[in-house]
Parts: sequence; structure tokens; C-alpha cells
Amino acid sequence: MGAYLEVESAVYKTLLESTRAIPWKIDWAAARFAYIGPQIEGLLGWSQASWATVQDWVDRIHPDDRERVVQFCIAQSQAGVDHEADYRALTCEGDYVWIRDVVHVVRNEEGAVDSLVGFMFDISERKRAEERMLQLQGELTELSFRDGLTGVANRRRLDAFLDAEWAVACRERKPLSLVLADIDCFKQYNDHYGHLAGDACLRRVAGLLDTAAVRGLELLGRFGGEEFLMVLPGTDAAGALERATLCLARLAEADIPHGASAVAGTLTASFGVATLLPGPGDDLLALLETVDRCLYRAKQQGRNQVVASQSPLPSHA
Ligand SMILES: Nc1nc2c(ncn2[C@@H]2O[C@H](COP(=O)(O)OP(=O)(O)OP(=O)(O)O)[C@@H](O)[C@H]2O)c(=O)[nH]1
Repeated sequence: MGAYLEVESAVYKTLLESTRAIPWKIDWAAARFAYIGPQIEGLLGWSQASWATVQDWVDRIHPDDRERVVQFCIAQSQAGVDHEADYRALTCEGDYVWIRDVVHVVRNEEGAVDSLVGFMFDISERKRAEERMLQLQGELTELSFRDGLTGVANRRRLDAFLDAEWAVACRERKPLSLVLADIDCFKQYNDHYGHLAGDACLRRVAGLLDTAAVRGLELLGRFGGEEFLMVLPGTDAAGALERATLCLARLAEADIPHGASAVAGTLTASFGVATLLPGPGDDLLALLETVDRCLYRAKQQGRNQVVASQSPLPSHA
């Protein structure tokens, strides 16, 4: 019988030590490793003999994972609950490998914790795939908020940003300003230079407005075809007017030829500006309508100018 058991345990040992999972056993009272599979050396580089105490395990957990993992494993073990934990384990070369430790709590006849037995799995490959997936998801989210042609925020992002900033303005009693820019005679630009040149022109104007006028937590987005909206949270009417006037000047400085414009020999744009310190009964739609009306007036009055609500009309001729 003794010989039989010996053979049997040799078989189990061979089996355990030939798996990719690394078996281990911890004596709970002594807080010492009773056993760890020799595969550990292949994975982390530390010799089998170097895994003596629970502290050796703790010391080889990434500092950012250590407290979470150790507290969790101790609490689960004390409660007698089987558990698993993912963490980064230190290799003898100073790198980290993602490990999943699957732990079974063994109790003695009195029901107290006697030992912990478990397997360590190398899950680096899975973690890399997860991280890549998260990164791709982030990139996808980012792309879903970007206008494909110009690279600035798209309408969806603008709408979400507007809603959020409107809520902040209402709550904190802060002004919210909008600047709506529309390229002048853009149909003629397309007709004259071709649609692809029109696309390139839109990209250039978007970049120009973005660098000229958008700061900090503000946002420039493509509102429609050749219309761009600048959302300026916390900016008052004077500040918004100044910003639109700056855009007008930068566009003039850019000196982009427009051989078919009815306004000038170079590309120009018209700007509507509106500001509101939201009070009870105000709504965002009314602010958008106001800025749209101002833009319409700028077009009506000859284009290449800024029209702000309830402010003098700075003419740019
Ligand atoms: N190339 C290009 N053109 C676009 C794009 N989106 C809209 N447009 C063009 O923008 C032009 C807008 O024309 P209109 O609305 O008549 O405006 P406009 O010619 O600029 O006239 P005003 O705004 O009154 O000065 C149309 O010819 C559209 O085809 C785009 O993504 N690329």
C-alpha cells in the first residue's frame, strides 16, 4: 500500500510539474511555501528555493498591485473563500509578467484554514490583447468624435459638449459664448478650384480657426458643410467678439486665393457671435438661433465681417 501511494504521488508530481500552470502550496499558520512547482523558474527566473515565505511572494508583486492583491487574498483566505487574483509579478531581470493566481483554501478538521493551494497562470498574452483592445476602443471613440475631413470635433461631439457646457453655465451662473463661422462664397470656390481643393481649403480653415482662437477647455467643431462653431465656456460677450475678430484677421493674413469670390480676391468668412448668462427660462436652442441670426446678418451686410448679438457691428472691409 505504501509503495503504491509513493508511485501514485510521483505520478501526480510529474503531472503537476509538466503543466504550464505553476502549482504551489502555502502553510497558512507558518506563512511559508510548502511547495512551488519548478516551472516558476522558467517563468520569473527566481529559483524554486527562493520562494520560502509569503513575504517572498508579496515582495515580488508590482508595487501598484501589491496592496490590493495582498489585502484581497488575505481577506478571502481568512474567510475560507476560494478566490483568484490578477497581478504583475516581478522577474529576476526586473520586468513584470501578468499572473493569475487561482487559490483554493484547505481547511482542517476543525474548519480552520490549514493551507492554501493554487496555480499561477501566465496571462501576459491575454492582458496584452486586453490592453490593445482598450487602446483600440479609445481610438475608435476618439475617431467617432472627429470630423473625418478636417480633424476637428464633429457635430456629435459639438452637441454633447454644448449640452454639457450649457449645464455648467446654468449651474455656475457663468456666461457661454458661441462663435459661428461660415466661409464666404464657398460654392464658387468649389466651382472654381474643384471639390478636392475645396476639401483642402476646409482643412486649412479648420486648422487656422483652431490654432487662432481655441484655448484650454474650449472647442471648435464642424457644424455643417463649411460652417464651424466655436464654443467658449466662461467667455463674456467682449471676449467672444475679440476672438471672432481675431479669426477674421488671421484668415486675412493667411491670404488664401479665391479667384471667384464676390467679396475679395482672397478667402474670407463671416462670423456670428452670441453670449448668454443663462437664467431661468433660457434655453440652448435660443442661443444657437441667436448666433445663427447674427451670422445671417453678417452675410446680408456684405460678408467678411463679425456680427455679435447686442454689440456694435465691427465692419472689416
Ligand atoms: N469641397 C467641399 N465642399 C463642401 C463640403 N461641404 C459643403 N461643401 C460646399 O459648400 C458650399 C456651400 O454653399 P452655400 O451654402 O451656397 O454657401 P456659399 O457659397 O459659401 O455662400 P455664402 O455662405 O452665402 O457666402 C456648397 O457648394 C457645398 O457643396 C465639403 O465637405 N467639401
